[in-house]
Parts: sequence; structure tokens; C-alpha cells
Amino acid sequence: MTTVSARGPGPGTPLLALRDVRKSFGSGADRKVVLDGVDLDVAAGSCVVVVGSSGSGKSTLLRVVDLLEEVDDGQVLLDGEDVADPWVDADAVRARLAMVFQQYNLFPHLRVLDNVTLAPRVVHRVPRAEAEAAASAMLERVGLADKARAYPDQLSGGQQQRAAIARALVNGPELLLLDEVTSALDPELVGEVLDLLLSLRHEGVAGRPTTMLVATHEMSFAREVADEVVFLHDGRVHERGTPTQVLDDPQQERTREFLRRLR
Ligand SMILES: Nc1ncnc2c1ncn2[C@@H]1O[C@H](COP(=O)(O)OP(=O)(O)OP(=O)(O)O)[C@@H](O)[C@H]1O
Repeated sequence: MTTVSARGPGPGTPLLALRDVRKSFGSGADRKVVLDGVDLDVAAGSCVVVVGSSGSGKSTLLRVVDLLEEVDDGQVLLDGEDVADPWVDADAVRARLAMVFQQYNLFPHLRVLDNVTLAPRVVHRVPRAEAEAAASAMLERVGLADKARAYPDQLSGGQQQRAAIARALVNGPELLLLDEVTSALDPELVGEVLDLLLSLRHEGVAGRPTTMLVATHEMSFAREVADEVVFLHDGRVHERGTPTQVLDDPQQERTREFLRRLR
């Protein structure tokens, strides 16, 4: 089994790099190519936002990074080491990443604090008192200190998603993967989650900037949060650049079409 070291990236090495990543689903006439040679870099401390129309492969791309989907071909390099290698220790890789989904996926029978301490205690064998101290600090960070003893169904959707973000961050991941985390929320609850993500991006956690790879349909959020926007189309990176270059360039016809559809 290949082990993946937890050292920081070497100078000039992106924390995450995708190289010619290919992924399709189905076979024969039903085969659907979803990622058709995707290249992408995420530098440590930066935020890359992936946009694209529904079905363009944004979730698949994030799931490939989190090793929830196997690639057909190409490399997923974490600190320069290929974690798409089938022999890699997937748990060691996932310990360095955290993913937040559209659905919050909190355990309904566990209090919020216990949802946040579950992975540290069960997977990482952190003693209960230590795990609870870390979870309490993270709940404070996401503005849910007063909900630690509540059950998920006693929280609004926005609060549940903030609890899911606390759970994702409690182990101090090097890279946070965010997959359409506001899509399931009522419109009036979207703002509180995006505000939290902006604050995590700009202020970090415990003084450390949060490196993020984000899939979203929220264009104003993408403008504010992203160092780089990547526009996925037909399984390929169609455009990449600063938010202004990609989202506001009137010459980019396909981006304009896409933005029109979102409005
Ligand atoms: N496990 C799977 N089996 C078969 N097809 C799949 C699977 N996962 C995704 N797909 C297909 O791959 C394509 C890309 O899906 P994906 O969820 O990555 O797109 P997306 O850009 O995230 O879409 P959305 O914005 O609607 O969430 C879609 O056509 C989808 O139906």
C-alpha cells in the first residue's frame, strides 16, 4: 500500500493538481464521458471555484478528488503524489481533505456536538474531552455554540449546513471541498452559509487560511471568494482565470450563455 505523507507542499508544487483526468459512466452506447481531460491546480491557501451548467461534471470532479469516484485515466496529485493510484491508502488521503455536500448528511439521532466529534473520536481515536473541546471551538467559529446540545431537526437548514461545515473543519483538513453547499437551502438561508464561507476564506481557521475547491451556482459568491474561476463545459476546462476574466468578459460567448441561463 502506498502511503501519502502529510508534509506540506514543496515550493511551487500546488497542494492539489489534476492532470488530464478522465471519467465516464456507463458502457457501450450508454457511455457518458463526464470529465474529458481536466487539468486544474489549487495552490495552498487559495480558493478555486468551478462553475458550469447542470451536469457539466462539477460534483464528479470533487468526488474524484475525495476518492469517492475512481478516475479512468489521469492523475490526482496531492502535494505531487498521485492519490488516484488504486494502491494508495485512501483513508490517509481523506484525512487530509474534507468535503461538504449539498445535503448536510448529519446523523439525526446525534446531537450537533456529537455529530462534530464522531469522526475525531471514532476514526482518529481522539479522547472524548479533547474531541469535544475542538468541536466546541469549531461550533463557536461557525456561530453555533448555543446549538451544541440540539438535534439536527431542531436547526434550520442553514444552521445544519453550518454544523456540517464545522464537522468538516474539525480535523483541520488541508483542503476543503464544497459541493453546491447552498443548493438545498431556502433562499433566505443561503446568505448565512455563504457569509461563513467568505469568513473562512478570508480569516481562516485558527489563523490558517482555508484552501478551498468549490462547486457553486452562486455567481456573486464566486466573484467574492475565488482566486481563480474554472468554467467546466463538455467535460473540459473551457475557461479559467480571475473571476473578472471568466465571469465578466463579454467576449466569452459560452460563459455569457451559461450566465444567462443562471439568471
Ligand atoms: N454514478 C453515476 N452514474 C452514472 N452517471 C452519473 C453518475 N454520477 C454522475 N453521473 C452523470 O454525470 C454527469 C455529471 O454529473 P455531475 O453531478 O458531476 O454534474 P454537476 O455539474 O455537478 O451537476 P449539478 O450542477 O446539477 O449538480 C451527469 O450527466 C450525471 O447524470
